[in-house]
Order: sequence, then structure tokens, then C-alpha cells
Amino acid sequence: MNTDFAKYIDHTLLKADAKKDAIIDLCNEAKMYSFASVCVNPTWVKTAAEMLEGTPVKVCTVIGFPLGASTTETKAFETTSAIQNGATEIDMVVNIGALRSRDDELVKRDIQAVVEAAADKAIVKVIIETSLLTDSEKRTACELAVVAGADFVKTSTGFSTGGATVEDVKLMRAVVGPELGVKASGGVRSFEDMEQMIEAGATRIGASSGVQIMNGLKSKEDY
Ligand SMILES: O=C[C@H](O)COP(=O)(O)O
Repeated sequence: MNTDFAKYIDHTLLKADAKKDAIIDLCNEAKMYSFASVCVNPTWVKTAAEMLEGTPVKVCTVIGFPLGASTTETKAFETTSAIQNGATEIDMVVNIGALRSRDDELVKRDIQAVVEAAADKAIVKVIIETSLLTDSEKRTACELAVVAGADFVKTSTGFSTGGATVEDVKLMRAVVGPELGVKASGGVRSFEDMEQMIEAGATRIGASSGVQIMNGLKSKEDY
């Protein structure tokens, strides 16, 4: 386990009403704590990239977010545009309806289009939205993400009926094997939550509570 816990965290602000000041604060916090990335909506990628230029903090954005119901062409265009604006991490939402309809070919093609658009300029994490899926659908989504060439699978948007659970992270890790990334996101609020997700197999944490999580670590160390 990497004990540099900050490097697990994608410091996230995806709320629709997030103002520019809040995005600037997010970037400053990410620099201060040396988080892995900031995760912002596409409209804020350019601002974040300018603020974080020359720092190790990456710019992550979301594609087909939060429903996953955009067309494949739209997701590919969003990806190209985000990369042009400075994103190097792409968190796409899988086509949940197609997955649940067992249209595995569309689900795979959708992911492949984003992977191809990202090429060697960005990594791709596939949000499968576990709270809406059966365990069998979770497994299928992870298998298709692997076949389609994704770099990570990710539990949740944080905008649906539920977030990350230890059981789902374990299931996803078991399906994708030891090499692919697994990102736990949605409802990770404390250092203890993060530790449990890492123990279960998560290699990245998506959280809007990144500072709170790190303060929890500090309290533990000071104890
Ligand atoms: O990773 C993306 C999620 O929206 C973060 O969810 P959260 O706000 O519950 O931490």
C-alpha cells in the first residue's frame, strides 16, 4: 500500500453550481496537499490546467456525465475537447442503459471510442455506476472496460442512488485483476472510509472531501 495517501485522491468538485472561486480553491488545495488530480466538469478544465501548469497535480474531467446516456460520438468529441483544454485523465460514464439491456457491443464500442480519442494523451477511467447495477452487470461492465482498453474502472458518479462500497470495490478488483486501476468514488468522507476502500483494492479515491480525509489522517498521526 502506498502510504502517501494524498496521491490516492482525485480532489473533486462536480456540482453544477460550482463557482470559479471554488474551482480555484480546489486547485490550490490540490497543490497544497499534493493530491493526484483535481476532477472538475469540462467547462473548468482550462482554468484548472492553467492553475496547475508546472505542478504534478493532474487535471481530470468527466465525460457523458452523470447519466452516461450521451451518444458515443458525443463522448468521443467531449474527450478530444477536454484534452485540448488540458485534461490528462478522463472519467467517462458507461452507457448504463445499454449495459442493462445487454447490448454489450454498444457498451464496449462506447468505451473504445473514448479510449481511442484519449490515445496516448490521457488515461481513461470507466464509471460503471454500481448503485444501479446487479452484481452480474457490475462484472460485465468491468470485463468490457478491460477488453475496450480502459486504464481504470470507477464505482460511481456520486450523483446517483449510492456511492462506493467495500463489497463493490472487492468485486471490481476481482474481475479486472491486479494491474488495472480501481477508483472508489461517491460518499468517501473520512480517512477511515479511504483506508477501507484501499484495503478492498482501490488504487484511486474520488472525493469532494479530500481535505477532510487528510485532516483525519493528521489527527490519527497526532494521536
Ligand atoms: O468522483 C466523483 C464523485 O462525484 C465524488 O463523490 P463525493 O462528492 O460523494 O465525494
